[in-house]
Amino acid sequence: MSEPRQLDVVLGERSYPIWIGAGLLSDSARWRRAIRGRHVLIVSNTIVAPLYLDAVRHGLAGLDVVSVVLPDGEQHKTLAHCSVVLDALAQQKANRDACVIALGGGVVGDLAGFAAACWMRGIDFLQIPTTLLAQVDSSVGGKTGVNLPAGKNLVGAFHQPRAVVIDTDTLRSLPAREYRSGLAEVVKYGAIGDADFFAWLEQHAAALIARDSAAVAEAIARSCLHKAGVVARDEREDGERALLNFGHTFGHALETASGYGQLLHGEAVAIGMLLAARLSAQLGRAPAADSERLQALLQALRLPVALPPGSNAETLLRLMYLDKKNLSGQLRLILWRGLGQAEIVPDVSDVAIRQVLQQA
Ligand SMILES: NC(=O)c1ccc[n+]([C@@H]2O[C@H](COP(=O)([O-])OP(=O)(O)OC[C@H]3O[C@@H](n4cnc5c(N)ncnc54)[C@H](O)[C@@H]3O)[C@@H](O)[C@H]2O)c1
Ligand SMILES: O=C(O)C(=O)C[C@@H](O)[C@H](O)[C@H](O)COP(=O)(O)O
Ligand SMILES: [Zn+2]
Repeated sequence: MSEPRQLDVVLGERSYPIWIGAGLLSDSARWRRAIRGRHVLIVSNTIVAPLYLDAVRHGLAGLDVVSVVLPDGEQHKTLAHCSVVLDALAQQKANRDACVIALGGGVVGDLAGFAAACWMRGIDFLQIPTTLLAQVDSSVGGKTGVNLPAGKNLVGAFHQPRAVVIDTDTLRSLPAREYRSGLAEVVKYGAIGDADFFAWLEQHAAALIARDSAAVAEAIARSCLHKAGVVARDEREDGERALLNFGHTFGHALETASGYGQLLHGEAVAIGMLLAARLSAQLGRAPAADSERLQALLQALRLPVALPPGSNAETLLRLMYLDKKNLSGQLRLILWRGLGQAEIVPDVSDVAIRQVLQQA
């Protein structure tokens, strides 16, 4: 195994490493050091546990290790399943120096991280992300939480992990649709703040679709570097971090409208980014040619670019009013001035939003 790449999320005493490399699951000597106490609770799901739980448990020999295997899917990212994890910590008699390990995609990571934030008002947790989306986005930055039927991630906490262990070998078992969903969040980093990276993605779209290992490793590292920088500058989303929500006001509304079952998160974000780009053009804030470039890249990466059949503009608009970025009942959208230049825009009219939704 070659030496992994290390990036750091710099947050003073709560700074932590992100290790990226092939075969890291079996390099437990490296990541086990992040665990301070005796009690370890691994949270995974019915798909990931049979694939990788043994490897992780093997690295924890000598500790008191318990695992919770949740049902698979976004519809299970609920308070009820968070409660299952908390009950398991209680049964384990986990102390304040216990560590929760999130082994899985973003659903497991968000939920397990939130349980760690709640147990005894906050214990350590370690992210071992096994989807591309979780490796490039959700495992980094400490946004944890669960959904309510009313909306995405409406209950949660900022709680940073102790370390992020990205074993790129785990992507080998990831279904193609899930892999492509992760690429949407990769595109987001280029779209919001790095036109050079966007151009690199355009040039490497075929390699990424073919899962060329060098291209995938580069995309993961550049994404994590971008996210780590934003989180270090604005951990709690008082400003710049909101730009990471490009496409998400529309995207979360789409996910909620479908009951968290129809579109994957990255697919909803892909459609949402395009809607945000088109809305920016319609408002005269950005060149329409940049929306077309975004659409072409998303299509090259085989991501959806149109609303699912049966989508209702009024329902989506209503759901957008529960977005966490809104203030005093007013929408705050992330729009752009063009490639690499996202911005927070507070005063977009419902009429303009309806128009972009009805044309999609
Ligand atoms: N906290 C954040 O900053 C943040 C950022 C982006 C997304 N999210 C959240 O992340 C979630 C989406 O994450 P996701 O796309 O990873 O979805 P997911 O966790 O549902 O995983 C996708 C699917 O892949 C399976 N899977 C996971 N790893 C696998 C592997 N190696 N091999 C085979 N199958 C595997 C899962 O069981 C699931 O069926 C959403 O809830 C979203 O809101 C959070
Ligand atoms: O880390 C962030 O900040 C993000 O916004 C990353 C998003 O990709 C992610 O989907 C996040 O969970 C959305 O956060 P939310 O605050 O809109 O729920
Ligand atoms: Zn996202």
